[in-house]
Amino acid sequence: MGSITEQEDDIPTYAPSLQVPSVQEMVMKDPLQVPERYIRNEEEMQKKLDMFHLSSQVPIIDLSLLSKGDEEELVKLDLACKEWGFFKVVNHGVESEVLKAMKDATVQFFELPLEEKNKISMPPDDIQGYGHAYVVSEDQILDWSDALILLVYPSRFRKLSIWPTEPKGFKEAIDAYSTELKRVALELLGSLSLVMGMDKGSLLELHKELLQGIRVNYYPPCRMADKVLGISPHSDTSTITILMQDDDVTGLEIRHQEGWVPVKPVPNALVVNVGDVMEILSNGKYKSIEHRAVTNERKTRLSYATFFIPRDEVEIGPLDHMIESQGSLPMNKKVKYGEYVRQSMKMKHDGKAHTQMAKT
Ligand SMILES: O=C(O)CCC(=O)C(=O)O
Ligand SMILES: [Fe+2]
Repeated sequence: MGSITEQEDDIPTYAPSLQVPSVQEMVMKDPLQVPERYIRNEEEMQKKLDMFHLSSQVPIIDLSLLSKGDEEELVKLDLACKEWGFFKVVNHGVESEVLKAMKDATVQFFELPLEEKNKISMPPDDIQGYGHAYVVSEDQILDWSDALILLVYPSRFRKLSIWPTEPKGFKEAIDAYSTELKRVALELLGSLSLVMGMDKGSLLELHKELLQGIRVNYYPPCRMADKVLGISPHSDTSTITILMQDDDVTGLEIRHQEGWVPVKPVPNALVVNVGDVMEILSNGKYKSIEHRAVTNERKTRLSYATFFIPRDEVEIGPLDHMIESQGSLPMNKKVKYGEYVRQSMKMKHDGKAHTQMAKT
């Protein structure tokens, strides 16, 4: 566990976000109150576009088969990234104790008094810490959630001054969970390189160094669940994202065939999605799909999103062989990843609006 004590060193900062109240605190004080600034109109909720019946069709990928180079599983992976942009991963080899320790410690953290959590609140110029990201205007409609965001790898980028000291063992749980997820991500990047017709190590190499950040989302129950969103529709600016969700509450919904398909939790499975970087590199063959989280009338839900991203100076653009193999024109221009991600964070979550800046 030596990495937990490493020094802080040139840790990147990302973007400012306006301070807004803790939703958890608001609900605790008055569970019936839902302030105006959280309420969305019917059109935005797009309830009519619920496609519950497609939920069971979200692809399931077996990581143990992928790591053996199983051809059939690689074909399934390729199809999942093309047609859904999302899939569930089973047989990933992460011990259920590691997942549970992360969940238990996180729940205990959010149960601490607000003053305690605020000891590691996000500074005005960055998104690491406890608070809210992507709040850029006093007028924007707010998400019904609070977050804890930390950069976890490379370990020299850990801002240990804001790593939670309470509850005891939380840091170790984050470390163990993140180390396991890194292994899963490396395996996935290897397989993705293969289905893109490259050497197994190509995608990783392209990142110069793989950065890994975690965002825990805490969604308190909402008495007007049909009028608020836990997280606004967006696509992730990552290469890939790996999500762990609570077993007993469904909240994640993904865009598919113009509607919203709920991704039901499968105990111990992880959910993976293609991020903007993969979409750009593959020249649109793989889709960085819009998703959102809805809230529950009675239950709190937590989700744990781990983002894998390249270094700031890496130029991302469509790979030549991906353009050629599809016989298409480049859909994106080359951009520095650091600029892409920071530009995106200057905007509120608004579907795929942030991807425009890199379009040809
Ligand atoms: O809560 C979820 O299921 C989705 C979270 C998410 O999309 C994110 O943190 O980027
Ligand atoms: Fe997301």
